[in-house]
Amino acid sequence: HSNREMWFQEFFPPNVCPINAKANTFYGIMFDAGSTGTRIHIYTFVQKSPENLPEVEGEIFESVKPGLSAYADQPEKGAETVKTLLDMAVDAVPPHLWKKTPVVLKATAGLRLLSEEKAQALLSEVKEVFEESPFLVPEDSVGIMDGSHEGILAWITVNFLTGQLSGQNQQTVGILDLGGASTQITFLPRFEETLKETPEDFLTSFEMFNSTYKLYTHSYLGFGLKAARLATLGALNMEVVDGQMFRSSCLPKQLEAEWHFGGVKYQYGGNKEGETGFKPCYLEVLKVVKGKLHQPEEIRGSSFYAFSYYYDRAADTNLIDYERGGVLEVRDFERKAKEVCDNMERYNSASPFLCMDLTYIAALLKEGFGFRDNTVLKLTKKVNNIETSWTLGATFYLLQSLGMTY
Ligand SMILES: O=c1[nH]cnc2c1ncn2[C@@H]1O[C@H](COP(=O)(O)OP(=O)(O)O)[C@@H](O)[C@H]1O
Ligand SMILES: [Ca+2]
Repeated sequence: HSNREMWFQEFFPPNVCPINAKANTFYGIMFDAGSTGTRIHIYTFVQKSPENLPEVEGEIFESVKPGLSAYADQPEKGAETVKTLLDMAVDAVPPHLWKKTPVVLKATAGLRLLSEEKAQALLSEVKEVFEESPFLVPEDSVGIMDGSHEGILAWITVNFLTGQLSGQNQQTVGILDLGGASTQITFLPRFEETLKETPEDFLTSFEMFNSTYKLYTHSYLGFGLKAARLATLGALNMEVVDGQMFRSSCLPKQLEAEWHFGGVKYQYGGNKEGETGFKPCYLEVLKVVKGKLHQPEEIRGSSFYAFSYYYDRAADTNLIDYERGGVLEVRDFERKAKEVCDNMERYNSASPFLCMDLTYIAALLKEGFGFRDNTVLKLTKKVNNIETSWTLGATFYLLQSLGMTY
């Protein structure tokens, strides 16, 4: 403490000492209104100097299920779930910083799939909850996020957390996100060829931390894990008639059950008389993905970070450790899919969709995106104890637009 500005430290007890009030500490609250759940991320940042990137000092994370889209016909009830989560932020953020702490909610594919009218009703109820809170409510604080931003912001998060956005010699990593209703792929192309071969709307320039990145990104609506279940069953975007049964060779033969998604009830079951198992299941799933996705040549050999349902299903089947994650090859998902689909009785205590989910993941990676069998996937839930979600990137972007970071 040789700095002469700190002479006063000796005169104050440590907790009220002005230097410990940390004028450079600030907070940001970001809601992720996903198709399967709503989550709050309360971040604490410290910016030590204008030359350095802000540091994430901590994150408080909480979630509720189901997501807002399940309240399509009860928007007020949906907004109440947001209120419950926001109350946590009231406790977490020091009162003198409430007015300087922005709160934002971005909805993803669940709300994209609802009618404009129902989605807007939900969002305006949420906006009211925000306005009644003590926090800073920026313009556009509640809305549906563009699919391309979802990928870009997750890419920012992962590359920030792995230290690739600062300093020289940046070796950025690509990311794969598999949600309930949509899926994203994002990477920084290294070859001129990739830029030439890629349709314009898959490329987005993005400025963050004083650098501009031209990223390849795309969000495929209806290709999230749960939407893919419906597509495989032939029930996606169908007017469901009461009593209608959707059957698949990817489900246990004797199964008959019902399932709610996006406010609609579906009845589904196994192929009572027909085939079940990996082979027929793969063919069924293939119809959902084959020829539907753009396949950039460049990704075949590179490794990717993968999270959300890629992580969850790999952890459910012990391909990776639930806490620590792990490193896999694309072929590991196919191997596990075979094991589960060809022994469905043995896995009947797990989700009845386990075979379908794993088979879909294998097909999406291989036939959808065109990855090789030996493409390496790094499965991570957290990096340095911070969730690998687009929400951190979105919070940086927000703070930058409010002039709160450099
Ligand atoms: O903060 C997070 N950290 C890690 N995983 C998350 C987080 N938020 C959501 N997920 C994962 O996202 C998946 C659900 O997708 P979501 O509900 O966001 O659908 P959507 O992206 O299609 O709207 C689940 O695998 C869930 O574990
Ligand atoms: Ca998501």
